[in-house]
Amino acid sequence: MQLDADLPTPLVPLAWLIGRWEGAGVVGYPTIESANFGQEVEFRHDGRPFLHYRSQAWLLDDDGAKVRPLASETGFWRIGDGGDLEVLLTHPTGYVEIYVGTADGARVTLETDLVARTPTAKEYTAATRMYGLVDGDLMWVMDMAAVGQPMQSHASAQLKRVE
Ligand code: HEM
Repeated sequence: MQLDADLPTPLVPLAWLIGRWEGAGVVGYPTIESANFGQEVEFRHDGRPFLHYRSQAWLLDDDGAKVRPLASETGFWRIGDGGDLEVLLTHPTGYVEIYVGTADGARVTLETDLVARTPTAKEYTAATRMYGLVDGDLMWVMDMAAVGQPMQSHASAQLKRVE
């Protein structure tokens, strides 16, 4: 990881996230077919005490080639004193959501505080996420409650730092 002389002090607990990440993961839910996906993630700062975040995923075929775009999301990770996090995300599938959580070492845990959806979006009401640094890789898992199903695993991935 490169040293960042401009890193705002409040962002120190999230410094391990900053940069670009690429890798692959698995998506599943009782109502859908499981699939492998590729993902690119970026966390950036502009000197203020929040991160600008974006993620793009693709469906992968058996050879690991990109088939079509899947989930994309973008938003802001705000950090307060003591590592309290407020994460705002927006999705082209018709959701905006706010997560609250904590950064504790190289581990972030988040749960939705609010989910709003457009009139045509599928029912989706809550999620939890965990991000962690494991042997230099960014690992994350997401559970969700949606389409009448209780909170359970939807997606997870392991990403390598590319910058
Ligand atoms: C990298 C992350 C994610 C990937 C790769 C992914 C992938 C998928 C795939 C492949 C499906 C099956 C239908 C389709 O092709 O669209 C699906 C369904 C769904 N996803 Fe995700 N998803 C991700 C994250 C999310 C997030 C963050 C949310 C909520 C904000 C979400 C909510 C849903 C819902 C509500 C469904 C519908 C389930 C159903 O119709 O039974 N997903 N997802």
